[in-house]
Amino acid sequence: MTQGFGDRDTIYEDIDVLEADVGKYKPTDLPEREEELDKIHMALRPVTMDGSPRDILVYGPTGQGKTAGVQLKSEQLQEWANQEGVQLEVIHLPCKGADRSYHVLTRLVKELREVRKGQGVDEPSGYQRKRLFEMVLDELETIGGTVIIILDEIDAIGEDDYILYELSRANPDDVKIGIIGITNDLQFRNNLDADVRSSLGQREITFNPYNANHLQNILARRTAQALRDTHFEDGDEDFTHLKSDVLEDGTIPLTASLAAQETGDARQAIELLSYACDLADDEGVGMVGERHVRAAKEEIEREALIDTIGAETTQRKIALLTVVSAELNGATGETTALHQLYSDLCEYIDANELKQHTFREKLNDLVHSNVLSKDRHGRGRGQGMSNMYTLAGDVNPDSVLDALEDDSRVGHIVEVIGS
Ligand SMILES: Nc1ncnc2c1ncn2[C@@H]1O[C@H](COP(=O)(O)OP(=O)(O)OP(=O)(O)O)[C@@H](O)[C@H]1O
Repeated sequence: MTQGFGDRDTIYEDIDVLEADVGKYKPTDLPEREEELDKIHMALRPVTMDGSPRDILVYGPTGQGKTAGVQLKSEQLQEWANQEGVQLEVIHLPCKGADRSYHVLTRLVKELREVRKGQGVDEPSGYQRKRLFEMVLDELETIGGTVIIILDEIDAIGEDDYILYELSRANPDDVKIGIIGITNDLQFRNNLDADVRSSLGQREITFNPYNANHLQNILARRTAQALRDTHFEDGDEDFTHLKSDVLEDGTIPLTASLAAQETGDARQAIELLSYACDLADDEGVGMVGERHVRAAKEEIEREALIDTIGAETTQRKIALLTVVSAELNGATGETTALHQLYSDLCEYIDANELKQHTFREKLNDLVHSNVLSKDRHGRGRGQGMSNMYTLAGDVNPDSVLDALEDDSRVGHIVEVIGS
């Protein structure tokens, strides 16, 4: 019988604090980003002097606190404005999924209209972008005061930087506007139109990757709020002052070092620890240890792999299956041998069979997705070179088979290969 909800004691005091999504939990303090926050502060401060905020471009790899930092500073400014009775609106516009300036403009019109009319306004459709931009200006002038527009993940617009160009030159009446662009795409930043760069990029704030110490302290602060019997001693909120009855000593250091080894991404570190805590809580052991962190890492990687493979085409899935099969049977991963096996599998499931050179392209696509590794090696004296394909270092063959099993056609042959 499965356990009932609420049957068991929990290690959590406030489980949502271990949510990595900035929409679900907002840290009130980012001490690792003091310098960067000071720069954002400096760019926003003119608002307190009845001046215009400076435009800024916030740049840095993923999970470095860019959004959290910009949100924190803009909320502080909003608090000041509310206290002082100053008219200030902060619009946070996630641009993910908006593949052109056009889509960002329609979203922006909607958001600005919602400032006046409340939630539920539709995005305008069927207008030219020039007209949409005029709508943006009209709305800004109607709102008045100061409007700060945060364009998060602005790289989504690709090479079409029309909106940034127009916004950075706009001079609407009776309203001061400030643009904060956030991106983790270095190429996007470098490709911006020269005028846009000289405006937005003049105040560029870079968030460099966290190291393991930073991540330990970030995780310590999160756990002190999220877990029971976990708190700081002597008033210092860093890892060395953390005391916990539910965390083994090595749990946070291991989580931080695994995340630091990869990209220094705080989101990844928080997600890993949160998963480890869930595993321990589910087991009902009352203590989160290194084994939970390792198990969580394996599970997160397995899920990511299943997503990657699930999104592949049938032909790539069959190609992948040939490599797994070769590995499980101790056979060679050389292209010709794999192609022979591929032909048999295609016949078995009645799939269209590709010639060897096209089949090799499918294998190379899988190398690009980091599912396979490729090695060139000599066939023997005077016989030229050949490619050898294997599963990439951290890819587990059983997880690959699990992922392939979900495919309605390829799934039929997985059983045969795996047995
Ligand atoms: N210094 C910090 N202290 C506490 N939490 C942090 C810190 N830096 C980042 N975080 C947390 O890490 C997660 C990711 O942060 P955030 O979304 O701000 O990163 P980002 O740089 O904007 O990433 P992306 O480019 O992927 O959007 C969030 O949960 C955030 O609260």
